[in-house]
Amino acid sequence: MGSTKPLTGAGLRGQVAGKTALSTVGVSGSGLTYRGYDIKDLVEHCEFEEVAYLILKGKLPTRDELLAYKSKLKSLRRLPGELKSALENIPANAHPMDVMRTGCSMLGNLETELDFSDQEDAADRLLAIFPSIICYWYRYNHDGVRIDENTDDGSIGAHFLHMLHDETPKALHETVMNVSLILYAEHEFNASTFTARVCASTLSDMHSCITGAIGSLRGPLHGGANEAAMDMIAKFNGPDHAEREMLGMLERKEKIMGFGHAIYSESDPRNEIIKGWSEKLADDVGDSALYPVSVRCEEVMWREKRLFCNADFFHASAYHFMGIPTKLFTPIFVMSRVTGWAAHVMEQRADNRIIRPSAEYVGEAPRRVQPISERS
Ligand SMILES: CC(=O)SCCNC(=O)CCNC(=O)[C@H](O)C(C)(C)COP(=O)(O)OP(=O)(O)OC[C@H]1O[C@@H](n2cnc3c(N)ncnc32)[C@H](O)[C@@H]1OP(=O)(O)O
Ligand SMILES: O=C([O-])CC(=O)C(=O)O
Repeated sequence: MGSTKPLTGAGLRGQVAGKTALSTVGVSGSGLTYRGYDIKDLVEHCEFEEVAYLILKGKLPTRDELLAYKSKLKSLRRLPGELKSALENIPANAHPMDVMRTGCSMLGNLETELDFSDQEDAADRLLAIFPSIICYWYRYNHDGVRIDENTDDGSIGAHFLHMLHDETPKALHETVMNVSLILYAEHEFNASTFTARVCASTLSDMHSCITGAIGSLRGPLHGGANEAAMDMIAKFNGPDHAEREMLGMLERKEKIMGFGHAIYSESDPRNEIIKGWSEKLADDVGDSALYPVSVRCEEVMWREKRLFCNADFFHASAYHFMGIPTKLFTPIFVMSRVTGWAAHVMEQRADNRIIRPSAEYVGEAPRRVQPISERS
C-alpha cells in the first residue's frame, strides 16, 4: 500500500477539512479506493462510465443502468451554437486548460444550474461535453475544421480520440483511455477538489465550482505535471542523457514534475498501472527511446531522493504514444476528474457549512493612516 507521510506543516497538511464517503488515499488496499472499491479492482473490471456512475450516483450500475447511463451521456455530447462560436474565438495559442475553463464557464451561462435538484444532470452534461469542447477548439484552431462532435463511439475515451484524430481509435487506445480516465477520476481533498468544495460551500452553482477547480488543476504542482513531465523527457536523447540532466536538476534543487506526492510516502498506486500500459504502448509503436528514458528517470529519482513517480509521470509517455498533443494532457485529467469534483460538490451541499478557516496574522501592528501629503 502507498502509506502516508508524516502529515504536518504548511499547506494545511494533515488537517481534516471535512468528511467524505467518496475515496481514501493511502489508507487501505493498494492505497486508493473509490467508495470502498480498490482502484486496481475497478481498473480490472470496469469501464470508466461505470466508475463515473459509482462516484456520481453512489453505487456500481447494473448492466441496464450502465446502458441507460452511457446512452444518456452520448446524447449530451452536442455543443450549443453559442459555445461553438465562443470556442472559435479563442486563439490557437491559448492554453487548452484555459479553453476548458472558459468552455465550462460559458456553458454555465447557457445552461445555468437554476436549482440544486438539477445537479446530477449538470454533472452528467459536463462529463459528456468536455471532450467535445476541447476537440472542437483544437481542431478548429489547428486544422481549420469544424468537427462533428456527435460521434457514435461507445465510450468517452473513444469519443475523444475519434474527434482528435478524425478516425475510430484502435482497441488498445480505447482501453488505455478507459484505464487513464478511471485512474484520474477521484482523489479525496486534493487542491482542485478542495477548490470546488470551497466554492460549493457558498452555495454557488455547479459550473462555478468546476470552473474554479479547472483553474487549480492547471498548475504544474497538480494536474499540469503530466504536460511538464512530457516537456522534460522529450528533451532527453537517451537514458544516460536523462540521468545526467536529472542529477543536474537535483543539484540545482529544481522541482522535477511527475514525482513526489503530498500524501503518499513511497509510491502512488496509479503509477504501477499506467506504467504497465505505457510499456505496452511503447511496444506497440516500436519505441526504444521515451519509455527507457522514463524508466531511468524513475530509477534516478528513487536512488537519489527516495522520490517516486506520481500518477502523472508515466501518463506523459502513454498519452504521447497514442498521438495526443502534449498540451491536451491536462484537459484529459479534467474530462475524468469532473466526476470527483461534481460528487464532492454534491456531498458538500448535502451537509454544508461555509468553509472559512482563520489566518495567523503576521502583518503590522495597529497604526494610524498618515495623510497623503505627509507620506514619503
Ligand atoms: C495528480 C497530481 O496532482 S500528483 C502531483 C503532481 N505534481 C508534481 O508532480 C509536481 C512535482 N512534485 C511536487 O512539487 C511535490 O512533490 C508535491 C507538490 C506533489 C507535493 O508537495 P509537498 O507535499 O510539499 O512535498 P514534500 O513535503 O514531500 O517535499 C519534501 C522535499 O522533497 C522535495 N521534493 C518534493 N517533490 C519533489 C520533486 N518532484 N522534485 C524535486 N524535489 C521534490 C521538496 O522540495 C522538499 O524539499 P525540502 O525539504 O528541501 O523543502
Ligand atoms: O491528491 C493530491 O494531492 C493530488 C493527486 O494525486 C490528485 O489529485 O490526483
